[in-house]
Order: sequence, then C-alpha cells, then structure tokens
Amino acid sequence: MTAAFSTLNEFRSLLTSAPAPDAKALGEAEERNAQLTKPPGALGRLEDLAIWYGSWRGNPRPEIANPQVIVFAGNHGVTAQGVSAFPAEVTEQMVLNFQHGGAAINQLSRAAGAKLSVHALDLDTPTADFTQGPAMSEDEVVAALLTGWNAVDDNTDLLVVGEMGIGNTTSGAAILNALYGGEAADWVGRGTGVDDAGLANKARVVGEGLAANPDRAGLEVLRCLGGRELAAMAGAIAKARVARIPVILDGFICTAAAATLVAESDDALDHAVAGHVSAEAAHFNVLKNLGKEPLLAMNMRLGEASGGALAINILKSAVACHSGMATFAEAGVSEA
Ligand SMILES: Cc1cc2ncn([C@H]3O[C@H](COP(=O)(O)O)[C@@H](O)[C@H]3O)c2cc1C
Ligand SMILES: O=C(O)c1cccnc1
Repeated sequence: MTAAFSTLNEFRSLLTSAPAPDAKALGEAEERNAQLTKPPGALGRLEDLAIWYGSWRGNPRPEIANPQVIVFAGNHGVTAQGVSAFPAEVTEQMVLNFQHGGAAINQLSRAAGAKLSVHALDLDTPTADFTQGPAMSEDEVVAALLTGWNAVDDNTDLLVVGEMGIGNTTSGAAILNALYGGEAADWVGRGTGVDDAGLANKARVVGEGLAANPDRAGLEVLRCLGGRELAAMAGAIAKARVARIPVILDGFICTAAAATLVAESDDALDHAVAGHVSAEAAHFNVLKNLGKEPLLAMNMRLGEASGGALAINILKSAVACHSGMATFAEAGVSEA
C-alpha cells in the first residue's frame, strides 16, 4: 500500500481539498425533521446533531452502526522538566492496561457499543524536550500523522480519538499558547494533579518551549510542540474529514491537536462536535475559540477519549430519534 502522504505539504493538500457535507442530504434531513411527531424544536440540540450527522454521511435518514474509539499513546521528552504528577513509565503501563481491558476507556467504549483500537507510537523513543528545540522532525510528525490516518477503519461511521502520554497536558498548553497567544499561565492546568508550584513550573516550560521554537504556524506548531499521540489524533481526525466520517472530540489534549488542523484549513473541524468540556482549566477557552459548544460537562479530566466516548450515546440517540420516529402523516397525529 502506498502511503496517503509523505510530507507535511501533501498532508496539508489532502486537508484543504476535503469535501463539503452533502447539501442535498442536509436539505432532506431538515425536511424530515420538520415532519416528525413532536412540536418543532422539542428535541433541542438532538435535532441539530442528527441533521448535521446526516449531512456528513450523505444520508437524510442515517444510522450509527460502527462507532470506533482509537487511543494513541506517546512519550514526551519534556517530562524531564518535571511537568507531571506521574512518572513517564505510566504511559506504557497504561497501554498494557488498555490491552487487558482495565482502563476507564475500555468500560466506556463497551457501554457505548464502540470498537476500541489502541496504537502505541515509538514509546521507547520519547519526543525531544521542546524547551530545547522542536519536539519532532518532519519525518517523525509525518509518520505519526500517518499512523492516525491509517488507524481509522473503512467502515467506521463515527470516530472518537483520545490519547495516553504522561506530560501531554504541557504539550497541549504549548500548542494552544502558540496558536492563540496570551500568557503561558492562561493555557496550563493541573493535568494529573500538579500543585501550585507544579503549575508555575508548567507555565515556565511552556514559555521556554515557545521561545525555543520561534518559527511556527499551523502544523509546524504540532511538529515543534506536540507529540506523536497528538499528531496521530490529528491524522485520524483529518482522515475522517476527508472520508466524511463525523467525529466527537474528547478533552483538552485532543482539542489542542485538532486545533492545529484549523490553523491550516478553516473548515477542518466542521465534521466534529465537542463531546465534553474537561475540567482542565483552559479547555473551555479552546472550545470557545473553535466555536464548539460541548455536549457534556461532567467535570472529567482523564483524556483516553473518555469524554468523547461518553457522548457517543447522545449522538446515537439523536440519530435514532431522527431516523426511527414516525411523521405526522404516518402516525395520523394532527399537526398544529
Ligand atoms: C494512571 C493514569 C491514567 C491516565 N489516563 C489518561 N491520563 C491522562 O493524563 C496524562 C496527562 O497529564 P499530565 O500532563 O499531568 O501528565 C495523559 O496521559 C492523559 O491521557 C492518565 C494519567 C494517569 C496517571
Ligand atoms: O482533558 C483532557 O484531555 C485531560 C485533562 C487532564 C489530564 N489528562 C487529560
């Protein structure tokens, strides 16, 4: 199989030439929604979600049969700066836990009726410490994007991506600081639970990371300040955009990775909704910048795709109502 892309520029071209949603299916889904046996608008955001989903699938009466959750794992050189409450070896230990079915995401995927795939990316070779220069070379970031791109199953009709990588809330904060500006302190949070001194240290590290990587825009931000699992999430989300597979975004780190795609192409996340707003302090602001209203606010701060997986049943329920309900004419119910 030839690779879908072998440079960042080729990846960019695929992203910027991705198809729009299906206008005909959109119109027909709106028409169907107006005929269903309920007062207009009574299902609130569920109605918008179902119409949005149908427009991306090119089907005004869609179903969700094959949701896929993918967790990508990577190690970060920046952990040498003491940015996490947990040691770096937890990344690999948690991958084993995912494989044995013992993590939160195993239970949440099963409860959502979703297939779970796990990809560990070069855990023995952490990215470079980004306070010293770029975290990844172009070859490394392209390889990670490709891992994500290729991880999406052909028959997937709803995608959720998430991550495991000790230190990656610092990477996410650095990406967001680079994309949106402001102070490092605006973007760092407690991650796995660092104390006030730990939070100040993370702000220092983000500041040094931006200073050590001065020439950056769009995907270069991902290369310089990201990590392999963040790039893989971006690659999977981009593949879904090209294949018109709707996506539910997870928390802070997933959203930071996704935001680098918007920096390349304004409509790169039109096929994505925000599954939840994480308790990681800055997640709310990223979602505001992206114009995404979260489906859930559960005070979760785990990552692993957990918040996205929890939202799968909301989307499934929206589509079940839209496609399964009777119309006024079919049910013989009088209209207003
Ligand atoms: C046992 C355990 C399971 C996790 N599952 C997700 N994370 C989350 O915590 C990490 C980010 O936080 P920080 O930047 O503070 O290291 C990521 O691996 C994220 O997925 C976990 C963290 C731990 C300790
Ligand atoms: O929102 C997230 O993705 C998150 C927050 C804290 C720790 N790990 C992940």
